[in-house]
Amino acid sequence: MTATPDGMTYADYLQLDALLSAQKPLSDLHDEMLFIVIHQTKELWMKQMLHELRLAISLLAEDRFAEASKAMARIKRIQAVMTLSWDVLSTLTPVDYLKFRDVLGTSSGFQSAQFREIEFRLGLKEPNFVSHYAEGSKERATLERALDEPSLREAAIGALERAGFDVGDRSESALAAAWLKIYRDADRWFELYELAEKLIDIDDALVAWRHKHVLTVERIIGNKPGTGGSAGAPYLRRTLEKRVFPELWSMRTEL
Ligand code: HEM
Ligand SMILES: N[C@@H](CC(=O)c1ccccc1NC=O)C(=O)O
Repeated sequence: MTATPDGMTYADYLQLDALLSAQKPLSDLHDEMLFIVIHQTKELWMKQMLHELRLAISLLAEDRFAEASKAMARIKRIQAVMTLSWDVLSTLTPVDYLKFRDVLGTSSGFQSAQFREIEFRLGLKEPNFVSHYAEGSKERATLERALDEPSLREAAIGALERAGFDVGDRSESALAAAWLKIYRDADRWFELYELAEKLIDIDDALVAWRHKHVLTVERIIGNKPGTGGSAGAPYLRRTLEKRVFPELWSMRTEL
């Protein structure tokens, strides 16, 4: 335990001076503050998500299902809050956004290293994204570590194997066959069955977040290209196809 400094206040403990002096609009337009605050709160929630994700992965590696489940339940609730917060941003009208969009230059959510780290740590490992960060930068080092370390997906496959399931070549069809056995005898394999439902909760919530993002983007900038250089909404719509656990989705057809 660390000692509490004498007379420590609320503002000291929460470092509010640093936190509340980090909102610096570049324009003098009222709505830019909302844009900054929404992004900063999402980065904070992503920080907490990564904290829980690392815990869930390490617990799963030791077959500590109940404890891992608690962390995954928290992740799902954080994702729900993040998805709901699009409704606050949707109050930004296209007219008001376009008044300050130019101050953003080529910066974009595409460059959010925490978002990419979440994708990697869930199991969506796309090494190409690492090249967007400067060599020697801390973001690049963090993402490289996330690529190397076991993801939630890999940890779940490990748990399946330890329980005696044949995961074959780890392809979607081999994994779907293993999960199918578990779902068909859910009482016998209750821990793994419950794990699978927690995993699909997180996958579901990630797609829901992406979906609200595309809708908000369409509502605010239509099909304009993005500041990050992509096609904009058409690019984002394609990311809705990404699934961390495609086998958990496809096995439902066979059940
Ligand atoms: C006015 C509001 C917003 C607009 C118009 C918008 C637009 C876009 C566009 C067009 C892209 C594609 C990349 C590009 O070419 O720029 C993108 C990517 C992205 N945005 Fe937003 N965005 C908005 C708000 C947000 C917020 C609040 C977040 C939350 C942190 C966010 C996170 C992201 C992420 C993580 C990506 C990368 C997605 C991926 O590659 O799968 N965006 N955004
Ligand atoms: N990509 C957005 C700009 C944008 O939304 C943005 C800009 C700077 C920091 C974060 C952003 N959020 C998500 O992409 C656009 O094309 O208008």
